[in-house]
Amino acid sequence: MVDVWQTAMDHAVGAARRAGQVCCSGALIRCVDQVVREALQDDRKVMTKSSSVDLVTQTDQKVEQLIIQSVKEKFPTHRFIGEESVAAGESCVLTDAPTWIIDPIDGTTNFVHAFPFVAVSIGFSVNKQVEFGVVFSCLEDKMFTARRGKGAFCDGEPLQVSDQEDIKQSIIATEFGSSRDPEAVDRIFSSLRNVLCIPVHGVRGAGTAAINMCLVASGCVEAYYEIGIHVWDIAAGSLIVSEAGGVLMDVDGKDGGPLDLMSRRIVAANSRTIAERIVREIDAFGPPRDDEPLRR
Ligand SMILES: O=P(O)(O)O[C@H]1[C@H](O)[C@@H](O)[C@H](O)[C@@H](O)[C@@H]1O
Ligand SMILES: [Mg+2]
Ligand SMILES: [Mg+2]
Repeated sequence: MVDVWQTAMDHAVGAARRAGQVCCSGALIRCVDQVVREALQDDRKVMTKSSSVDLVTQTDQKVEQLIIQSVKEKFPTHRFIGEESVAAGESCVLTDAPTWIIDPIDGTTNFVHAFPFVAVSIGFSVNKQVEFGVVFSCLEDKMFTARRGKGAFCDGEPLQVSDQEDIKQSIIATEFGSSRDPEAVDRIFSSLRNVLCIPVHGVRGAGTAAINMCLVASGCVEAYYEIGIHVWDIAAGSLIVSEAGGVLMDVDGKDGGPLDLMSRRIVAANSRTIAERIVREIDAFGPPRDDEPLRR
């Protein structure tokens, strides 16, 4: 049978690697070279989006345009949902059409502060189902990939989630997100307190949703949850987790409900037992959906 999306996936891997080189040369320069750092004053200009801590740089915008242009040349009929294009006013609606869902720099705050976890994330959906996901963790130089039904890989090596079923023997990843609304922060802290006091062995966060999900897929942490993320943060990572044997859910009711890429809420875990326990412990508030027209 013809593997219709393999060419698109090969293109995504190449685009992610090229994009990662652009981000990471910037990030490494920030770490090591004060002189170049000053010379790059313009490139380092940090702007804000939905809040004063929701950061964006010219590199985010440049990398997204590089990826979109290269895809358009090869697949002119495909659609896009790109983080920085949506910030610039493009619509954020997932249709049945082949759609590239792009986070040019996942972990922009890390990037700005030279905290060394930054990823390029490219998901590709058809009929609203993710067909492949590519996450390039550029400072670690690790390429995570997954095709629906064909497994998940890191640099070509198969990935498998942890087999730990006891949440008390687990590490859970999460993030605080970019809202500083005191009510939302209280809810995030109350969830965090509940999870920590299960008790779990530890709580971690890499500062990028995509890498947190690759950590679940690699078996380094048992689960990752977050409320407030966007479709571009999780499209690629969600397939990498499920193809590594993990489970994905929303945070509704007792069993979470099926993952909804637009709901801005996710639990990604090694097992249903651990995912459902997290759902029971967290405060399931609902930020405005990604496809809600008046969210900005
Ligand atoms: O760096 P971003 O692409 O903006 O993604 C971030 C997101 O903004 C933040 O809310 C999450 O907590 C992080 O995990 C994302 O990766
Ligand atoms: Mg992101
Ligand atoms: Mg981003």
